[in-house]
This record gives sequence, structure tokens and C-alpha cells, in this order.
Amino acid sequence: MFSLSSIQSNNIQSQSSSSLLFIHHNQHHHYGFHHSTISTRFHHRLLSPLRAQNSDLTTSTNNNNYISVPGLDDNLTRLDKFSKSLSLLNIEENTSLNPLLCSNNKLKIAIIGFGNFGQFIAKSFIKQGHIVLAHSRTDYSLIAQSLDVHFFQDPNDLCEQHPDIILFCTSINSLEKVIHSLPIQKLKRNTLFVDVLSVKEFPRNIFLQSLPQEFDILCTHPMFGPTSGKDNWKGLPFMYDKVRIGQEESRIKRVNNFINIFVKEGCRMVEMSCSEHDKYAAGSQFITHTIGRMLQKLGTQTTPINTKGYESLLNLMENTTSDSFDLYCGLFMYNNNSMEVLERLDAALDSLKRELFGQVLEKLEKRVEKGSRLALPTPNFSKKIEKLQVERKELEALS
Ligand SMILES: O=C(O)C(=O)C[C@]1(C(=O)O)C=C[C@@H](O)C=C1
Repeated sequence: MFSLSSIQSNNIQSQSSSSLLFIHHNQHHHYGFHHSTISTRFHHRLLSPLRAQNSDLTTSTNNNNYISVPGLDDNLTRLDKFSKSLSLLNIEENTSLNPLLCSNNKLKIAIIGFGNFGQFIAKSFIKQGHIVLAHSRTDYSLIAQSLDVHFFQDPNDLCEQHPDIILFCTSINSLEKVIHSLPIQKLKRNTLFVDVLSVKEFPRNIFLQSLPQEFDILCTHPMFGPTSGKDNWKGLPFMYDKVRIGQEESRIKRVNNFINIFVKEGCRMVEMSCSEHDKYAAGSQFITHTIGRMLQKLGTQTTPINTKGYESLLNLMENTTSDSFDLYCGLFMYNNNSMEVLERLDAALDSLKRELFGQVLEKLEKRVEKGSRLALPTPNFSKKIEKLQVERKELEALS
């Protein structure tokens, strides 16, 4: 196994400053391919048959308005009281995550990286009345103009506009370079830095290492994109971690205003630490993209007799392969847990083959023992038996 230690050394294991309560995801805490609380829509489709049995008990402890679990009101009231008694959660009533109370607070949001995702997310910011600035290496000024976004080719000019929020929508791979190329000394000393990357420990650590103490940090992952969130964001998970937010009321209000944008769009809000996110995402988003790309390698194509299951595989393949390979590399390279997931995927296929070959051989060997006259399953099956015997031996030697 090759080592990713040079990249992963960035992953300082420090504790998030917003160590809030996580009642909803402590039941399934591993990289296993469970129904993750932050599953993307593709992963969701794969697991939808499981959902019926395993109803989603997700809720956000810091957001009393968006509770999706009927019948848990008493527990939640108690939890709410407990949360309010914690100093970190003791946020003034008028700054809590409540769209009605924060509706007049317009933000000046600067998007760094104005590709597909940046443009996609900007539309909702504009729709909600925020001022949006953007910067990219590529000249997107015409697209920006059509969206009512102020485009700045030169990052100096953008920073001199003193945005409230700098939102990174770059690729995972380029985050570090882009951050270091920004003239952050031109920003207000009190600026909120946010990212939307598909891995979370990496940007969190880069932010903590590169940004002066005065800057606030919020790491987020909208678990959707231009394809899955094309029509609306209702019910789609939005993960966030308030990594470092100053105590001043205005800072608390600003971060909540930003988070509220997603609340207002109807997202399912999931607050969790960056490291928890990465564990879940390796077992959900990364595996989804891996299987989608494997299907493509298999040459998977539509047939005249597609089953529903097969249609969903075709969809999965199409959706995942329409994302850039750069994203796929990022999901692997910058998530500490993805190598283990790949190894488990290999092991799962071997284990399934072992079980299949074992059972098939057992049945056939019994037939031979009994001198059965039953026909072999297919005409050239005797060759297959020999092959299975060899493969079984190999698999047994491996295990
Ligand atoms: O909807 C899309 O366009 C996506 O590719 C969404 C998708 C994914 O499902 O993997 C891709 C990247 C984002 O981090 C979250 C979700």
C-alpha cells in the first residue's frame, strides 16, 4: 500500500471548537457502507430499499426548527434545554438558526472558484438577496453578469471590496495554492472563511494553519451539486462544522445567517465534525463514485430488457462519471479513510466469490458423488468446475 503521509500530515487531530452534541450519528460510526446521515442523492438511490426498514432518525441538535423525527418531541425539548445550558450553544434568541428572525441580514459573499459549483450555489445566494462577488482564474465575467454576480479577475480588487464571507468553491486539489495566492491582508480582519469541498479535514487544517486567528472558519459540505440539486435543495443534506467562530455576537450572527441560506432552501441540516464527515463520506460518496466508475470500466450499457435495478446502475454510472476525474482523485487523495474503503471493497468481492464458488462447488460435487443424472447447468460447465476449484484454492490461500 502506498503512503499518502505527505498529504495526510496536514491532518492535525485538534478538537473542533464547536464540539456540539451529535445524537443522530453515534449509532453507525464507522466507514461501513451504512445509510450515512450525509448520503448524496446517488448513494441514496442505491440504498433506498434499505431506507424503508431503517427510517432516518436524523436531526440537528443546534437547529430546533428542523426536526424530522415525529414522536421525539419530549426528548428534543430536554435536549434543547440541555443544549441551551452549554455556553457554546448559548446563542442569543435573535441570532439562532431561524429564517424568520434573520431575514433582513444581507451578506456580501465572495466566491473563490467560479466554475460549475460556484455558479450553481451563487444562484441561490442571489435569489435570497445577498450580494455575490466572484473570482476565478478563468474569465467568467459574462456568466457572472448574467447571474447578477460581480466578477473580479484580480483577487486584490475582490479583497478590497471587504466581503463578509470568503467562500472557496475551488477543486480540492487547488485549495492550498489558491488560499496562498489570496491577498488576505486586504480583507477585513474579521472575515468568515467557508469551504464546500467534498473532503473536510483537509480544508479545515489548511484554514487553521494558514489563516490569522481573527478570521472565523466554517467548513461545510452540501451533499449535492448542479445535477442532484438542479431543481431544488429540499431535503438534501447540508453538513457543517463551526470550526472556529469568535464569541462576538456579530460573528455568531453572521455564521448563522450563512447557514440559514441552506435552511431556507429546505436542506436537511447535519452538524458534525470534519473528521466524522470524512469517515462517513469515504463509505458513502467515495464508494458511490468508485462503483460508478467501475461500471464504466465494465462497459456497462443499456439493454432492451433493463430491470429497475439495472436502470439505477446506469444512472449511477452516468452521474458519477459526469463529475471530473479530478474530483474523484480528490475524494481519494485527501480523505484519510478512502484507502481502507478500497481495500474493503476488494476484500468484499473476494469474500463474495469465495462464498459463491464454495456453495456452487458443494452442490456440484454432491451431484457427482451421487452419480446424479441431472444435466450440468450449462454445456461447458465441467470446465467451469475445474476453474472454480482452482480459484477456490487460490482464494482460500489468500484468506
Ligand atoms: O449533483 C452533482 O452534480 C454531484 O455530482 C453531486 C456530488 C455527488 O453526488 O457526489 C458531487 C460533489 C459534491 O461534493 C456533492 C455531491
